[in-house]
Amino acid sequence: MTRGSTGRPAGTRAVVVHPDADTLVAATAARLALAVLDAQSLRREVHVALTGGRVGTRVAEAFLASDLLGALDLTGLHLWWGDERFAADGSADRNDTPVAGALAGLAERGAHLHPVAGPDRVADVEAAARAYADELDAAGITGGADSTSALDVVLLGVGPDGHVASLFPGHAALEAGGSTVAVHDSPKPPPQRVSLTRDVIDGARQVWLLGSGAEKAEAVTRGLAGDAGTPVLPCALVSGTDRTLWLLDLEAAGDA
Ligand SMILES: O=C1O[C@H](COP(=O)(O)O)[C@@H](O)[C@H](O)[C@H]1O
Repeated sequence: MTRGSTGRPAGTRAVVVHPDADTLVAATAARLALAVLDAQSLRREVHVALTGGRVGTRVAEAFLASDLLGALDLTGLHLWWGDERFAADGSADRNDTPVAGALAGLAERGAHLHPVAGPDRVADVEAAARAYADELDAAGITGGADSTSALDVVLLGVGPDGHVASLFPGHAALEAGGSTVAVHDSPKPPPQRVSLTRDVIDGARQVWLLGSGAEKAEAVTRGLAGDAGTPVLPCALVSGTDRTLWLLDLEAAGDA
Protein backbone atom coordinates (compact mmCIF):
# COMPACT_ATOMS: atom_id res chain seq x y z
CA MET A 1 0.00 0.00 0.00
CA THR A 2 1.26 3.46 -0.88
CA ARG A 3 1.44 5.87 2.04
CA GLY A 4 1.36 9.65 2.09
CA SER A 5 3.87 11.90 3.83
CA THR A 6 1.99 11.65 7.15
CA GLY A 7 1.84 7.86 6.99
CA ARG A 8 -1.83 7.74 5.94
CA PRO A 9 -2.75 5.42 3.07
CA ALA A 10 -2.51 7.32 -0.21
CA GLY A 11 -4.95 6.36 -2.96
CA THR A 12 -4.60 6.84 -6.66
CA ARG A 13 -3.30 10.05 -8.21
CA ALA A 14 -4.54 11.58 -11.45
CA VAL A 15 -3.85 14.79 -13.32
CA VAL A 16 -6.66 16.40 -15.32
CA VAL A 17 -5.67 19.24 -17.63
CA HIS A 18 -8.39 21.64 -18.80
CA PRO A 19 -7.99 23.94 -21.80
CA ASP A 20 -8.47 27.15 -19.82
CA ALA A 21 -9.42 28.57 -16.42
CA ASP A 22 -13.12 28.89 -17.24
CA THR A 23 -13.36 25.22 -18.15
CA LEU A 24 -11.37 24.25 -15.06
CA VAL A 25 -13.80 26.18 -12.85
CA ALA A 26 -16.96 24.80 -14.49
CA ALA A 27 -15.70 21.22 -14.58
CA THR A 28 -14.45 21.28 -10.98
CA ALA A 29 -17.72 22.72 -9.66
CA ALA A 30 -19.69 20.01 -11.49
CA ARG A 31 -17.19 17.35 -10.34
CA LEU A 32 -17.65 18.50 -6.74
CA ALA A 33 -21.45 18.36 -6.91
CA LEU A 34 -21.25 14.86 -8.37
CA ALA A 35 -18.68 13.78 -5.77
CA VAL A 36 -21.10 14.86 -3.03
CA LEU A 37 -23.94 13.03 -4.79
CA ASP A 38 -21.81 9.86 -5.01
CA ALA A 39 -20.76 10.15 -1.36
CA GLN A 40 -24.38 10.62 -0.30
CA SER A 41 -25.23 7.27 -1.86
CA LEU A 42 -22.95 5.79 0.83
CA ARG A 43 -23.30 8.18 3.78
CA ARG A 44 -25.81 10.87 4.61
CA GLU A 45 -23.31 13.29 6.14
CA VAL A 46 -20.76 14.51 3.61
CA HIS A 47 -17.94 16.90 4.46
CA VAL A 48 -16.31 19.22 1.92
CA ALA A 49 -13.52 21.73 2.58
CA LEU A 50 -13.58 24.69 0.20
CA THR A 51 -10.58 26.83 -0.65
CA GLY A 52 -9.93 30.50 -1.24
CA GLY A 53 -7.54 31.96 -3.77
CA ARG A 54 -8.30 33.13 -7.27
CA VAL A 55 -9.44 29.93 -8.91
CA GLY A 56 -10.66 28.36 -5.66
CA THR A 57 -13.07 31.23 -5.06
CA ARG A 58 -14.43 30.88 -8.59
CA VAL A 59 -14.92 27.14 -8.05
CA ALA A 60 -16.78 27.80 -4.78
CA GLU A 61 -18.99 30.37 -6.50
CA ALA A 62 -19.79 28.01 -9.37
CA PHE A 63 -20.44 25.07 -7.05
CA LEU A 64 -22.76 27.09 -4.78
CA ALA A 65 -24.70 28.33 -7.83
CA SER A 66 -24.85 24.93 -9.56
CA ASP A 67 -28.21 23.47 -10.61
CA LEU A 68 -26.71 20.10 -9.60
CA LEU A 69 -27.16 21.10 -5.95
CA GLY A 70 -30.82 20.27 -6.53
CA ALA A 71 -29.80 16.59 -6.67
CA LEU A 72 -28.16 16.70 -3.21
CA ASP A 73 -29.52 16.27 0.29
CA LEU A 74 -28.32 19.63 1.50
CA THR A 75 -29.28 18.78 5.08
CA GLY A 76 -26.40 16.27 5.07
CA LEU A 77 -23.85 18.60 3.50
CA HIS A 78 -21.14 20.16 5.68
CA LEU A 79 -19.02 22.96 4.25
CA TRP A 80 -15.65 23.63 5.88
CA TRP A 81 -12.61 25.67 4.76
CA GLY A 82 -9.11 24.31 4.25
CA ASP A 83 -7.88 27.57 5.69
CA GLU A 84 -9.16 30.97 6.63
CA ARG A 85 -7.50 34.30 7.16
CA PHE A 86 -7.92 35.68 10.72
CA ALA A 87 -10.11 38.66 9.84
CA ALA A 88 -13.58 39.79 10.85
CA ASP A 89 -16.76 38.56 9.15
CA GLY A 90 -17.27 40.41 5.89
CA SER A 91 -13.59 41.43 5.59
CA ALA A 92 -12.24 41.36 2.03
CA ASP A 93 -9.31 39.38 3.45
CA ARG A 94 -11.46 36.38 4.36
CA ASN A 95 -11.76 33.42 2.01
CA ASP A 96 -15.48 33.06 2.72
CA THR A 97 -16.48 36.68 2.08
CA PRO A 98 -16.95 36.44 -1.72
CA VAL A 99 -19.38 33.54 -1.24
CA ALA A 100 -21.01 34.70 2.00
CA GLY A 101 -24.37 35.39 0.33
CA ALA A 102 -24.42 32.06 -1.50
CA LEU A 103 -23.44 30.21 1.68
CA ALA A 104 -26.21 31.89 3.65
CA GLY A 105 -28.67 30.83 0.96
CA LEU A 106 -27.47 27.24 1.20
CA ALA A 107 -27.71 27.30 5.00
CA GLU A 108 -31.35 28.38 4.64
CA ARG A 109 -31.85 25.23 2.57
CA GLY A 110 -30.39 23.10 5.38
CA ALA A 111 -26.64 22.90 4.67
CA HIS A 112 -24.25 23.07 7.62
CA LEU A 113 -21.67 25.87 7.49
CA HIS A 114 -18.42 25.71 9.43
CA PRO A 115 -16.74 29.11 9.17
CA VAL A 116 -13.51 29.84 11.05
CA ALA A 117 -14.04 32.49 13.74
CA GLY A 118 -12.36 35.87 13.25
CA PRO A 119 -11.29 38.58 15.71
CA ASP A 120 -14.88 39.80 15.92
CA ARG A 121 -15.80 36.50 17.59
CA VAL A 122 -12.70 35.20 19.43
CA ALA A 123 -9.76 36.75 21.28
CA ASP A 124 -6.93 35.60 19.06
CA VAL A 125 -5.92 33.25 16.25
CA GLU A 126 -5.10 30.45 18.71
CA ALA A 127 -8.67 30.60 20.03
CA ALA A 128 -9.97 30.52 16.45
CA ALA A 129 -7.87 27.43 15.66
CA ARG A 130 -9.05 25.74 18.89
CA ALA A 131 -12.71 26.49 18.17
CA TYR A 132 -12.35 25.14 14.63
CA ALA A 133 -10.65 22.00 15.96
CA ASP A 134 -13.50 21.54 18.46
CA GLU A 135 -16.02 21.76 15.63
CA LEU A 136 -14.10 19.21 13.58
CA ASP A 137 -13.85 17.05 16.68
CA ALA A 138 -17.63 17.15 17.12
CA ALA A 139 -17.89 15.78 13.57
CA GLY A 140 -15.39 13.02 14.40
CA ILE A 141 -12.67 14.61 12.23
CA THR A 142 -9.76 14.77 14.63
CA GLY A 143 -6.65 14.03 12.63
CA GLY A 144 -4.43 11.12 13.58
CA ALA A 145 -5.58 7.56 14.16
CA ASP A 146 -8.45 8.69 16.41
CA SER A 147 -10.55 10.08 13.57
CA THR A 148 -13.87 8.35 13.25
CA SER A 149 -14.80 10.40 10.23
CA ALA A 150 -12.99 12.05 7.36
CA LEU A 151 -13.46 14.98 5.10
CA ASP A 152 -14.86 13.64 1.82
CA VAL A 153 -13.25 16.21 -0.46
CA VAL A 154 -10.63 18.83 0.39
CA LEU A 155 -10.05 21.46 -2.28
CA LEU A 156 -6.67 23.14 -2.14
CA GLY A 157 -5.55 26.07 -4.27
CA VAL A 158 -1.85 25.73 -5.09
CA GLY A 159 0.00 28.99 -4.48
CA PRO A 160 2.82 30.13 -6.77
CA ASP A 161 5.23 29.17 -3.95
CA GLY A 162 3.65 25.71 -3.64
CA HIS A 163 1.66 26.46 -0.50
CA VAL A 164 -1.69 24.79 0.10
CA ALA A 165 -4.32 25.92 2.63
CA SER A 166 -2.18 28.13 4.91
CA LEU A 167 0.74 25.69 4.98
CA PHE A 168 3.70 27.53 3.49
CA PRO A 169 7.09 26.12 2.44
CA GLY A 170 9.54 26.07 5.36
CA HIS A 171 6.95 27.38 7.84
CA ALA A 172 6.57 25.69 11.24
CA ALA A 173 2.82 25.22 10.66
CA LEU A 174 3.66 22.60 8.06
CA GLU A 175 4.77 20.23 10.82
CA ALA A 176 1.92 20.97 13.25
CA GLY A 177 0.00 18.09 14.82
CA GLY A 178 -3.69 17.98 15.75
CA SER A 179 -6.37 18.96 13.30
CA THR A 180 -5.89 22.72 13.00
CA VAL A 181 -3.02 25.13 13.39
CA ALA A 182 -2.84 28.84 14.17
CA VAL A 183 -0.51 30.39 11.62
CA HIS A 184 1.56 33.46 12.45
CA ASP A 185 3.86 35.31 10.07
CA SER A 186 2.30 33.96 6.90
CA PRO A 187 4.56 35.08 4.04
CA LYS A 188 1.39 35.99 2.14
CA PRO A 189 -0.82 38.60 3.81
CA PRO A 190 -2.71 38.68 6.06
CA PRO A 191 -0.13 37.24 8.49
CA GLN A 192 -2.51 35.43 10.84
CA ARG A 193 -4.51 32.46 9.61
CA VAL A 194 -6.06 29.16 10.66
CA SER A 195 -5.29 26.09 8.60
CA LEU A 196 -6.15 22.43 8.56
CA THR A 197 -3.04 20.39 9.33
CA ARG A 198 -1.44 17.94 6.92
CA ASP A 199 -2.78 15.13 9.09
CA VAL A 200 -6.42 16.09 8.52
CA ILE A 201 -5.80 16.84 4.84
CA ASP A 202 -4.08 13.48 4.34
CA GLY A 203 -6.96 11.79 6.16
CA ALA A 204 -9.47 13.12 3.61
CA ARG A 205 -10.91 10.66 1.13
CA GLN A 206 -10.18 12.93 -1.81
CA VAL A 207 -7.72 15.80 -2.08
CA TRP A 208 -8.06 18.04 -5.12
CA LEU A 209 -5.25 20.45 -5.93
CA LEU A 210 -6.26 23.37 -8.15
CA GLY A 211 -3.76 25.16 -10.37
CA SER A 212 -4.52 27.91 -12.86
CA GLY A 213 -2.19 30.26 -14.68
CA ALA A 214 1.43 30.23 -15.79
CA GLU A 215 2.68 31.50 -12.41
CA LYS A 216 1.68 28.13 -10.91
CA ALA A 217 3.52 25.99 -13.46
CA GLU A 218 6.79 25.66 -11.55
CA ALA A 219 5.07 24.72 -8.27
CA VAL A 220 2.82 22.26 -10.11
CA THR A 221 5.77 20.62 -11.87
CA ARG A 222 7.72 20.30 -8.62
CA GLY A 223 4.64 19.18 -6.69
CA LEU A 224 3.84 16.46 -9.19
CA ALA A 225 7.44 15.29 -9.13
CA GLY A 226 7.17 14.94 -5.33
CA ASP A 227 10.03 17.40 -5.22
CA ALA A 228 12.15 16.91 -2.12
CA GLY A 229 14.13 20.14 -2.61
CA THR A 230 14.56 22.70 0.14
CA PRO A 231 12.21 23.96 1.27
CA VAL A 232 9.86 21.07 0.49
CA LEU A 233 6.72 22.27 -1.26
CA PRO A 234 3.53 21.62 0.75
CA CYS A 235 1.67 20.78 -2.47
CA ALA A 236 4.09 17.88 -2.96
CA LEU A 237 3.26 16.43 0.45
CA VAL A 238 -0.53 16.14 0.57
CA SER A 239 -2.67 13.26 -0.63
CA GLY A 240 -6.12 11.73 -0.16
CA THR A 241 -6.73 8.20 1.12
CA ASP A 242 -8.89 7.32 -1.93
CA ARG A 243 -7.70 9.76 -4.54
CA THR A 244 -5.51 12.78 -5.16
CA LEU A 245 -6.53 14.86 -8.16
CA TRP A 246 -4.52 17.63 -9.71
CA LEU A 247 -7.01 19.82 -11.58
CA LEU A 248 -5.13 22.20 -13.82
CA ASP A 249 -5.50 24.50 -16.75
CA LEU A 250 -3.07 24.29 -19.64
CA GLU A 251 -0.95 27.19 -18.43
CA ALA A 252 -0.50 25.76 -14.94
CA ALA A 253 0.19 22.29 -16.32
CA GLY A 254 3.32 23.56 -18.04
CA ASP A 255 5.33 20.46 -18.87
CA ALA A 256 3.26 18.18 -16.62
O1 LIG B 1 -3.79 32.52 0.68
C1 LIG B 1 -4.30 31.64 0.06
O2 LIG B 1 -3.78 31.26 -1.17
C2 LIG B 1 -4.10 30.06 -1.80
C3 LIG B 1 -3.85 30.16 -3.30
O3 LIG B 1 -4.26 31.42 -3.80
P1 LIG B 1 -4.10 31.84 -5.34
O4 LIG B 1 -4.81 33.16 -5.46
O5 LIG B 1 -2.64 31.91 -5.65
O6 LIG B 1 -4.80 30.78 -6.15
C4 LIG B 1 -5.49 29.62 -1.42
O7 LIG B 1 -5.81 28.39 -1.93
C5 LIG B 1 -5.67 29.66 0.09
O8 LIG B 1 -6.93 29.10 0.46
C6 LIG B 1 -5.55 31.04 0.54
O9 LIG B 1 -5.80 31.29 1.89
